Amino acid sequence: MADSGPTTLDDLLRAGRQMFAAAGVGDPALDARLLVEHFTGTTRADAITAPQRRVEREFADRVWAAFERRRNGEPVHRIIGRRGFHGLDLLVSPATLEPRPDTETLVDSMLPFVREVVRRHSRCRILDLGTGTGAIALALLSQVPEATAMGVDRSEGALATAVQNAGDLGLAGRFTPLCSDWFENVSGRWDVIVSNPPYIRSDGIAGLARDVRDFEPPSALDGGPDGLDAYRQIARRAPEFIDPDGRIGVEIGFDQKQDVTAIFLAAGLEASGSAKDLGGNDRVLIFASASPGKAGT
Ligand SMILES: C[S@@+](CC[C@H](N)C(=O)[O-])C[C@H]1O[C@@H](n2cnc3c(N)ncnc32)[C@H](O)[C@@H]1O
Repeated sequence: MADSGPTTLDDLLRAGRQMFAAAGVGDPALDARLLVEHFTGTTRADAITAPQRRVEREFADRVWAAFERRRNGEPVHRIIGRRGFHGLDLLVSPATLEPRPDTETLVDSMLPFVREVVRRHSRCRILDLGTGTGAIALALLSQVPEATAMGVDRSEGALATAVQNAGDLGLAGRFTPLCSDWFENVSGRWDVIVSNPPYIRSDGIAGLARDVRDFEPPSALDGGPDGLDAYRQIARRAPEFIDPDGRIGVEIGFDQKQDVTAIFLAAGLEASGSAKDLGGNDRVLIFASASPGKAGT
């Protein structure tokens, strides 16, 4: 097919759909469309209004190479190298997790508090632990112009991606990267601490969908023997770094609400809220400092 003469948009879309359906990967129609659009620089409207549009050989070859990668299980957004998150178009790299729609629940849950801090203090200092692409911090910054954020990650590669995203989005002036093992190199007090840490049990990784298991960086997934290692480390030191009136928001696995709540309460924090994702699963927990004298918000 790749060498059989002129290729049209429709030829490519049909071939992609058939290839993915036969291989049993993803959503064949959607994946074919996203790859064809990205690698030919066309839009959905082009495919509808001009399906016989010729695609130059150079671009068709790129589409075929992308189809091959998808057939081998690589996720579409990794092949494209970008993923939408909370209205932002983010670069993803081999060092970063692809930001997920579930994580938008954490952004939405923390936004009202970030705005409230800005109303009170005309600024809000956000610390994003395990920032990856910078997704959570950058989404909050994009919504609240008075806020600033530090994005922490242990992976230099992830931080480079986050910095590039901040620059592309015009947010570099309010985003500071920091290479650190959770709080190790962090100083000061923060109005908001957010984190979507690795929370998959080590022995559950082999059973994850191939898209995730084979293509996401293991350091973004593995939460230790019971999946809770990162929460223990973050909760243990969070009281030193959270402002007395601040809030800590963490993403959790669907079955971790009780365990993660117990970890943060044992560290001396107070439960302050929770949220479910669009699928109705427990996804976000919010904690507040239990220190006396904190504002009653
Ligand atoms: C589940 S990913 C979340 C990425 C991004 N925040 C998001 O929501 O899409 C977890 C991130 O934590 C980082 N990480 C893992 N262990 C860490 C540690 N000990 N200190 C700092 N970052 C860590 C990983 O490199 C990864 O980027």
